[in-house]
Order: sequence, then structure tokens, then C-alpha cells
Amino acid sequence: MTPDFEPIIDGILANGYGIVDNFLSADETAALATQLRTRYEAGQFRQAAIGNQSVVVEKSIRGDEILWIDEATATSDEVVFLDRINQFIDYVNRTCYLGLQEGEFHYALYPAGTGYQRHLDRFRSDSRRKLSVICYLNTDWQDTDGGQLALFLLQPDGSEQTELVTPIGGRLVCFESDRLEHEVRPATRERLSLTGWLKTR
Ligand SMILES: O=C(O)CCC(=O)C(=O)O
Ligand SMILES: [Fe+2]
Repeated sequence: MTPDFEPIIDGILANGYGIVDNFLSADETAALATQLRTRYEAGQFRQAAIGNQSVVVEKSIRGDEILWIDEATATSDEVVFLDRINQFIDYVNRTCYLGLQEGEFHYALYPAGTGYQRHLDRFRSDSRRKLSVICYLNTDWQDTDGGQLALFLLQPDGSEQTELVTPIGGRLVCFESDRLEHEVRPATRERLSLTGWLKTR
């Protein structure tokens, strides 16, 4: 079943970010979490770097380990995710005329105690990143586990409001890559996600 994409775009237009729960079903989320762990245990993940071309690894800024998804070697569970993202891209292009061309996604595993300090997603060297998308793969996440995504929303009066998003499995968050500063707060347990960007030509 196709999830309802409308609240994501409505949310971005009204508040600067959109959320939809059950972007992935519980079964799809569990299958992708298993897939992530299989690849992690096979040694396929790398410590995430900061910046685009650079290979600066600074764990105090960013503690996650990542693996980019390669369409050519994607498993059937990963293809389900990529297909759903393509449906979302079609929806966005029909409703917003953003001219999205493609997505690029990586798995991310944040070991307990790690986060990602406040940042903006769009690199100066890559203006093709339009929308940031994060889909969480956690089971039974509690508020007390921490690991919230903090979104720093600029208000019309110039003040800033912080919105906290709990990384519940199957939930998808989306915002404009060049606008919204955000951070990942450390969690008391491992935190799993698929993160990516929808890009223009
Ligand atoms: O996992 C999240 O909630 C956000 C991740 C993030 O900001 C990033 O990878 O750029
Ligand atoms: Fe980010």
C-alpha cells in the first residue's frame, strides 16, 4: 500500500519540515534493520566523514557509521525502499514542480552515546541536494532513549524554535536541505536509519 505523501509536503510548506509515520510498514522496517545489521557485521560500514570531497573524520562532530546503498547490489528489501522513494519523488514532482531527478541514500548506525552536531545538509559544492530525507529503522524506541532529531526552525519574527523528532521505526522526516539546520542528539542505545537526499538534475 502506498503511504499518504501529502502530509510531508503540507508540513514542509507550513512548518519547514514534514513527517509521516508508517512510510515503511513494521515488517519492512524490521527487514531493513536486519539488512543493515547483516551488512554492518560484514564490515561494510565506514565512519562517516564531514564535508563532501574531504575525508575528515571527526567523531566529536559526527559519530555515525554509514554505508551508501548501491542500486546495482540492492537486495529485495532495499529495492522496496528505493521504489517507495521513487513514488515519493513522482508525487513531489507532480505537486511541487521541484524537478527532482534522483535520490541517493545511505544506512546510518549511531553507536550509543554518539550524535551529529548542528549542521546544514547542503554542501557548497553540491547545489543539487534539494530535500533531505531520513527514515528510521528502530524498534520500540522510547522518548527516554534520547536520539531525537532536533530541528531549528526560524520563526517569522526572527526567533528560533526547536522541534524534537523521536526516531520511531517506519517514520520519515523530510525538509529542504539548504534551509533547515538540525542535529542528532546522543542516544542511550544504537540508533538506525536510512538517510538521503533528493536531487535535481
Ligand atoms: O538521523 C537523523 O535524524 C539526521 C541525520 C543527519 O542529519 C544527516 O545524516 O545529515
Ligand atoms: Fe543532516
